[in-house]
Amino acid sequence: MGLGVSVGGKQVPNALKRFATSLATSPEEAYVPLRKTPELFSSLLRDEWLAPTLMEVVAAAREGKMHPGLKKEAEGIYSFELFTPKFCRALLDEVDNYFETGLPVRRPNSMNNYGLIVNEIGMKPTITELQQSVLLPIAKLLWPKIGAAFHSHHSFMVQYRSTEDAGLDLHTDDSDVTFNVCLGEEFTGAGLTFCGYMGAHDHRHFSYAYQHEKGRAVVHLGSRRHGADDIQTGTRRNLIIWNHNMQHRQSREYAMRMYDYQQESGPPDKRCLSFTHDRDYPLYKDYPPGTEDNSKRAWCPPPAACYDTMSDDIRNSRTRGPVKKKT
Ligand SMILES: O=C(O)CCC(=O)C(=O)O
Ligand SMILES: [Fe+2]
Repeated sequence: MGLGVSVGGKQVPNALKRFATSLATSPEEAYVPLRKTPELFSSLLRDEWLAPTLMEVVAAAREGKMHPGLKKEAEGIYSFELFTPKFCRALLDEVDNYFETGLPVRRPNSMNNYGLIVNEIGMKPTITELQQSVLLPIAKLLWPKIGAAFHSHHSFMVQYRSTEDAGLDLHTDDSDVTFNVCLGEEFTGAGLTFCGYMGAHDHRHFSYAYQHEKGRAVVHLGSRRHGADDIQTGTRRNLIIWNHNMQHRQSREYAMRMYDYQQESGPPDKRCLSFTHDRDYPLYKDYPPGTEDNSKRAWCPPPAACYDTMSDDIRNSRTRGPVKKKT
């Protein structure tokens, strides 16, 4: 960083930045005077930022209808145009501007070293507005029970580069319904691999390969196993919105999900294996360098859910106990 940070194209001296920061009680507050595009913090519902077909998709969803703009990619996986390229650029520039300030950055989860929780830079209210007016009607149409209401969200940006985090191991989200929108930039590789639902007999069987497109959101249940394939070239950055439905989380179905775990119907597909979660990973693949210790914390499949041909060594190996989702 040089003499100061750029705010709205103007240089703000470090002394001013230090002064604002000293008055603030949180990084979010300290960032208020340093914002690059203040509109991102007042409302995202602007014509120049929303894809032209979005409001038609939402209006149809409110009437219980599937608009052609809402594409079924595969069972339980849908996509639609959400943001314009202009919005994608504005959000990426905002995140970069935040990084430049040197204010503290909390990473979105244990598996991600370069992203940022956008709720924590002040975007929580505008994402809540987007959630309630755009995402919720779509989720309600697709999953009438799990998507019936959203009470909170965890929203963050993920970033992949071949020299940094190249991909993301297979996992489920601590989310009831996940919206994942690609902000760019240019890249090859970095697709999204989908497998089955946690606790289903085909949890670790391949189901779909999704290719991200700038501005387009893919939506799925958090309980669906998925992971980001390694990026080959360029940078991919996505905005991820994990939506929580507290009524669903208090339901009997949710409480019973680990007891209702089905036996796996056969060995896993290699592309659905997780080096973080799977006890049988080393039977099929070598651990990526530095991740060998994961075997101690792996839990999947739980002993009662092992496929018939699972070796006794692995079947009887210790698990780390109850299943925890990615945090
Ligand atoms: O990079 C992606 O598209 C997926 C990211 C993801 O699944 C997550 O952060 O939970
Ligand atoms: Fe995820």
